[in-house]
Amino acid sequence: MPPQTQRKLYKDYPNVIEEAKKTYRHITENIHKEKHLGLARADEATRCDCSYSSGVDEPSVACGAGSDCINRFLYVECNEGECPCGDACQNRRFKQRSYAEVDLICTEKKGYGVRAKQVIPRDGFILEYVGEVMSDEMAEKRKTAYRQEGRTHFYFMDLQKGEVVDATEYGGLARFINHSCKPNARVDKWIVGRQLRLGIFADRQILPDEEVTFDYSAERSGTTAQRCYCGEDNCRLFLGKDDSELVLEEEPHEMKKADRVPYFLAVLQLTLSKEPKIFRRQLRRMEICTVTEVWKEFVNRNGLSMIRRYLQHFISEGFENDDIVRLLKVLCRIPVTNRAPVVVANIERTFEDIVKARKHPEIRRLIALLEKKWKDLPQAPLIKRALTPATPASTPLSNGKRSRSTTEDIDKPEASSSDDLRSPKRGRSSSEEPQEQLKTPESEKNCETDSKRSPSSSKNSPIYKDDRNTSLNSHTNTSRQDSSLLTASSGGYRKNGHDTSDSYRSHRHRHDARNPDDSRSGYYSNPSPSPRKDYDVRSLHDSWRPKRYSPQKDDNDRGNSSSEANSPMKKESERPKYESSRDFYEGSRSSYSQYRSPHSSTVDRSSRRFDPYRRSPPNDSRNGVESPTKTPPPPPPPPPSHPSPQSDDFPAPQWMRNPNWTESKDDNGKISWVNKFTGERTSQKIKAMIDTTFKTPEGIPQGLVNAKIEESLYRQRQVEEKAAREAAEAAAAKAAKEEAEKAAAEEKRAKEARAAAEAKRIKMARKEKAANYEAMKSKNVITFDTTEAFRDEYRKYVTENAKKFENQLSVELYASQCKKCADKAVEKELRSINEEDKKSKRSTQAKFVLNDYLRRKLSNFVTSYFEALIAKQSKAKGKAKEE
Ligand SMILES: C[S@@+](CC[C@H](N)C(=O)[O-])C[C@H]1O[C@@H](n2cnc3c(N)ncnc32)[C@H](O)[C@@H]1O
Repeated sequence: MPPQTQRKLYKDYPNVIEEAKKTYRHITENIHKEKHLGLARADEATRCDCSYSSGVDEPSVACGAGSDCINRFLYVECNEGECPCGDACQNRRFKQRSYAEVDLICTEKKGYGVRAKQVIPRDGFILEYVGEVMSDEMAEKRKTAYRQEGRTHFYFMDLQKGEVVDATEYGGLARFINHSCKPNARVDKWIVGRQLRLGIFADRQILPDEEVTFDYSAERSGTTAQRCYCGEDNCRLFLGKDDSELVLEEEPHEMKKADRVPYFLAVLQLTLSKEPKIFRRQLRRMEICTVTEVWKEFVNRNGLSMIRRYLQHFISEGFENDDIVRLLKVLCRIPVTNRAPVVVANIERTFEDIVKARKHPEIRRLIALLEKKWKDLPQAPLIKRALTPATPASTPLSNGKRSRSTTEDIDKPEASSSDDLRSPKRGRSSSEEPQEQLKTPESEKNCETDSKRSPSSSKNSPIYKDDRNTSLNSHTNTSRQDSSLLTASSGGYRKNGHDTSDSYRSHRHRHDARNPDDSRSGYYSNPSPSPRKDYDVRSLHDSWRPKRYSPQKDDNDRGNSSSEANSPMKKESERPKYESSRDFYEGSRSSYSQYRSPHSSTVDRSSRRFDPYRRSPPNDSRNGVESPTKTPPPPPPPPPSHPSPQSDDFPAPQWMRNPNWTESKDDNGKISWVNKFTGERTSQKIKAMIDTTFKTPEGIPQGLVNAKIEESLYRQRQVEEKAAREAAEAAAAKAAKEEAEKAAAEEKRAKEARAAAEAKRIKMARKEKAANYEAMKSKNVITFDTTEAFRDEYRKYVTENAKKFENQLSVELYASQCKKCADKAVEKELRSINEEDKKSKRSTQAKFVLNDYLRRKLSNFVTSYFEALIAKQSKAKGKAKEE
């Protein structure tokens, strides 16, 4: 439990419950829009095994928090009348509305909120979240309508798959519970009767005057991303589910500026094979993009190669034909004006693979169209490599220790540039390098021509120049990456027909690093406001995405452009080289895993860790690029211009660093670095250095990419852990349920056996009773002859009425031992004899089976009966005589 001092108490806020209640209609139970909605899909309550003796047991024994109540354990409420604990049952909190005492307050930024008015123990039931239960479709329609109405607060909560509780119009007090990234309550789903219901339960002890909050991310149905004002230190900045989903629901904006292209490509690269949803969004952006400048930039930045990778991925990953068709249609729209980018991307080779793999007619038609369109494009001429010496200003690390020109950086083997690393002849002088051999007089001439041009104007992009042949050669060490693209790529392409897009990239990266004024990178030239404070795939690349801020960074950090000039980031020789997006991603992963266990000595980290000096093994064997050696060469010593990895005066501006790493001081004042997602801790700043020094092929600081990767891995891990936890919980619940079912079945069997034994016993008892009775009967049978009892009268009477009583009626009466019953039976029997007599006018002879008492009793009856009878007869006779 966190110390109480850390908890914010809303003591002085007035209770606004009456005011708030005017904003909706208060209900106490869910309203089901359709009959079938809100029904639990699991079994209902079984009779639990709890037992409770009032005055003897603790009250909680009666299905309370401490009990072993199987229903409670399974989040099922006990049914009234079934629970063995009867009225004492404590597992009927929804039914009995056993809510905690709360009231409402008006918060500063979140609207109304719920405030506890009592101590609520951990796991205590606070409120039920009631509202209208509806299908997803209906909820979606409502969301759209609410958005259009301009509502700011949303009240949707997922109930179960395809069903949502909407508390907007109808609801309870729980609808006012706000979100927090560090909540004190949670939402649990309970089965009550046949229904599924949502309850808010305390996740920890809640004090009076604390605001009750839960985490919307798990429970609430998405609307649009809303800024979170929970104010917690771990605040995720937005409400609701993973905001990627929220944002992705909307139509993306058209990309209108060429300087967004690097971000755009970086997203594609990062998400290849990882996040198809984001890819489809990017695809959509490509589909709607109509700005020629953007497409030019896309092609210049080897976007075709990126498309090739996606196409390859689609074939191998068994994607829908539809994705391929869409991508091919985008390709058809891309304004390619010469073959260089097509060849560099080696995309036609991929077309062959697609045609082999997919028989889809539209795919084939589009590919044929593209092949035809690109076949006749002008060829790009060879361009020599730029060797113009760099001015000191152009080298970011010109601190005297290591002031090499960019060209030296490119050519000098020790510099570990990507070309050097790639070349089997590592260590050769620049004049020996293959690219140098591609020099032609024409390309040299063009190079001279182009060196006079403006270095970064996109109009000078060689591919789009009308004067293509000359512009293609534009290249100096200060020229922008577009030119280097063609320098490297056309060289590779002409030389051996291989895909040289990687070498192209390597060159381009160097340019990225060397050109602090390259406005397109967005990270070097203009740290404020364009550099984002935190790196997120979406925020980095897409202008539509709401900007996130990182609390660790401040404006000073952000604007620290002066330190950029000396930033080791600009040293390209340490920058990681990636052969493909996969390498790129995994390289980053490695760097992540390197820091997972920085102190582990048992792991051979050299094989796993991200090594910025490492030569990336080419992995696209189809492109014919083979790795010259299987094992990468040992890393060259770190450049002297860098601060020592252990040094604490790391000069990189804060905003460039991986924002996940924050500084913390131990008791001795020693500074260490802690990763907020991975929890790793390191006293060295090499991590931050690597992060800030290296850039991805698209010119994004590696640290920021790592940050995103760490974050996504962290989130992925969280999801996996949650899934594992849920699976374990589900398994435990299942096992418990099975156990309970087994126990119930056993109980049922035992009950049946007991019932059968009881039935047998009763049968035996009856049999015995019957036998006893027979015995008793044989002992007690007497024949009570009425003629004997009242011989004279009877004879007389019979003689007088001989005709009437000619038939003898014999009645056998069995009477029990019970006096009352016997009286009744005898009475009844006599009555019926009387009736019979009246009806048939027959003589009566009663035969009785009697005990002593009845014998006496009956004789009295019979006597009185016959007396009455005779009296009646004689009276009737007298009357007749008189007449
Ligand atoms: C279920 S309602 C909560 C009650 C709401 N505050 C009201 O006044 O009705 C959810 C809405 O409250 C607001 N909200 C809740 N938690 C928030 C938070 N941490 N930061 C910002 N807004 C929040 C959002 O507008 C959200 O859509």
